[in-house]
Amino acid sequence: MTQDQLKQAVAREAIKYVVDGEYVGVGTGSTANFFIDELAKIKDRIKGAVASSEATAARLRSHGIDVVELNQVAILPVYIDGADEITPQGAMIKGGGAALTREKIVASVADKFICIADGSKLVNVLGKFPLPVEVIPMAQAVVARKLAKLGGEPNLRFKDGKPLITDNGCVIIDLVNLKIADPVELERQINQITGVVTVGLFAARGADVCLLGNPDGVKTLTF
Ligand SMILES: O=C(CO)[C@H](O)[C@H](O)COP(=O)(O)O
Repeated sequence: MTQDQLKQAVAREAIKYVVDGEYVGVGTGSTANFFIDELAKIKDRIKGAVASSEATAARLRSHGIDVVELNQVAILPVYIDGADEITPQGAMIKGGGAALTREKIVASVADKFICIADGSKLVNVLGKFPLPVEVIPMAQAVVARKLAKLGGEPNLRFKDGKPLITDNGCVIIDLVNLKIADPVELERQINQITGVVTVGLFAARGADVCLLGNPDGVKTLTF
């Protein structure tokens, strides 16, 4: 099976977690895109969706799914999204698609975070994937110096030869060469740095369920 087929399999499985007559929170990235395509098939069963990025909102709308602002929603039974890495305890690195802040906000409202990922994303220790940190542009240099003191190497993320600008008008610093022994503590420490908007560690509030796509089927991890 190809990686895309594994992503499609978990996206299909995730439909089982969508609650009829309610809104669904939708993540960002290639796996989330497969989920959106599946969601389109049952769009008449849901009230609509809350998107974690402009790209996701556009894809949802292209399928005729109603997209509402998070501010209009009080109850969100599930948030469904991919991950760049996930541990057997449900802690994740997210933000490879630069949508970490809105992802964390929408996830914080949801009763359940359902992570959908192909099996290659499961790791015992987080940190092989660069850890994204969204930063207010004027604080980029000072935040980078402080992040370096935590042990990683900070790299400003570029796109098309220019610093990548997020949906929130911020920049991303990717921390490489970091072995994350204690994800909850590192999330706390990075959150303390003035100028940091969001760190792509989802550990204090990790996934509740992970649907992991493997060639022999979809494995469900519950945390
Ligand atoms: O956090 C994310 C975007 O900000 C994505 O969920 C993460 O990068 C995984 O993406 P993909 O499903 O394409 O592997």
